[in-house]
Amino acid sequence: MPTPVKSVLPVVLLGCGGVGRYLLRHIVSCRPLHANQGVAIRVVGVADSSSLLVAEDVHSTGLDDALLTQLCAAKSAGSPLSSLLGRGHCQLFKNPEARGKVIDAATTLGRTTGLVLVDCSATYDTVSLLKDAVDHGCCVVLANKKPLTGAYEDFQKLVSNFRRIRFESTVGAGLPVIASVTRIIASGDPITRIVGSLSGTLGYVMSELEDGKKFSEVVKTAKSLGYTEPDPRDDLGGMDVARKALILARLLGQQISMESINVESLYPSELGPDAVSTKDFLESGLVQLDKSMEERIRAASSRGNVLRYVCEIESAGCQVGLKELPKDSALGRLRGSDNVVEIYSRCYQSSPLVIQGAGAGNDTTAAGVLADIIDLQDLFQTMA
Ligand SMILES: NC(=O)C1=CN([C@@H]2O[C@H](COP(=O)(O)OP(=O)(O)OC[C@H]3O[C@@H](n4cnc5c(N)ncnc54)[C@H](OP(=O)(O)O)[C@@H]3O)[C@@H](O)[C@H]2O)C=CC1
Ligand SMILES: N[C@@H](CC=O)C(=O)O
Repeated sequence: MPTPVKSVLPVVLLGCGGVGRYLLRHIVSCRPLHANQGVAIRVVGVADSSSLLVAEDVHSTGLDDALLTQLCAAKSAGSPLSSLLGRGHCQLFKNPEARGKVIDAATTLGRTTGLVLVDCSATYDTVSLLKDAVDHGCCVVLANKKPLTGAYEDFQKLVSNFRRIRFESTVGAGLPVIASVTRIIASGDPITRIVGSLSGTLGYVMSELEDGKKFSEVVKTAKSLGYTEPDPRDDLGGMDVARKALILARLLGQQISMESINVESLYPSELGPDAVSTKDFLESGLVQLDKSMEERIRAASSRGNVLRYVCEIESAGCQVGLKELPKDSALGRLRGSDNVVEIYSRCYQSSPLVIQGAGAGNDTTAAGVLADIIDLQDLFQTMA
């Protein structure tokens, strides 16, 4: 006998790049698993930077799986969402109308069936949409760190109903870092320190450099493997790790902003986004850093050490930057895109809670986002 459907979760996805497309593929391929659990995800809309593709009647139907599969193929091939018009029961809205349509869906579905607004973009532009959605009683799931790392008031607003927001993938991709921190806090066990290697890109880059590869080459490979941010300077400049540190520090109750975090950049300001385009940085900027990075790695190695980009969060302050560490230390042993996080608290004082594993990549990140969506199912119960 088929399992009765207990929860239907309508979803609007913002962003169908590397992570967003993997999410859609996971949603489609997990249909039988979710059906067995009595859960169904109904994707009612998908937006990119210029338009929104939305089901004809968001109250009763979603975009069908054939269309979602075609959407992933079209976006992978660089075609716009508008190329999908006429292939299913859907409508297309271009910006700025698209934004209004997302709010319409949030308003009507927030009041009736509920809605999960999923942000897999990499922009600050979604913040006001997300805040509106929260006001309309919608749930929010984030892979995008930016909405939680802008103004402190925005962070407060988004997490104001903690039962309705999930953002596990913002720190450590699919690793259960946020969940672990949240559980420790909830138990009244004060967290005193979090230290770790929280960049899949920089972890990968540093361990590949130890094998004698060129900085410029390994950064490009990290990008092709889906580890980097859309502009890899977000990773190389430490900002992506600083955002993760800020999310964790704010979770611990620190009312701080990005300016309070000491951030070490691996590229000079002459190669920054204000001076050089991403394309030029990748094509001709990166090679300028090869020699100095090689020298830093060689100097550390001559002392039996390795370089790791380390994130430290304490009540006294937060800092992110390169550290020379013994090869056989927990961080020194890290290879590839793995992250490791050590959490110290009263209960985990001399023996910290350690979380380690793949910390970047479209597949694992999207899996974390999907698990977050499914985690909200109890708020979407359709039967007693
Ligand atoms: N890759 C990883 O390992 C991890 C990534 N993340 C986070 O996941 C997010 C997505 O990363 P990734 O998929 O690699 O990024 P991509 O650049 O591949 O995709 C970003 C998507 O967002 C869309 N977009 C841009 N602006 C808007 C907007 N205003 N509204 C709706 N959509 C918009 C883009 O549209 P268009 O297609 O038109 O350009 C694109 O489809 C990032 O925030 C990243 O930090 C988090 C953890 C790990
Ligand atoms: N660019 C990030 C992706 C996950 O947040 C990283 O390299 O860790």
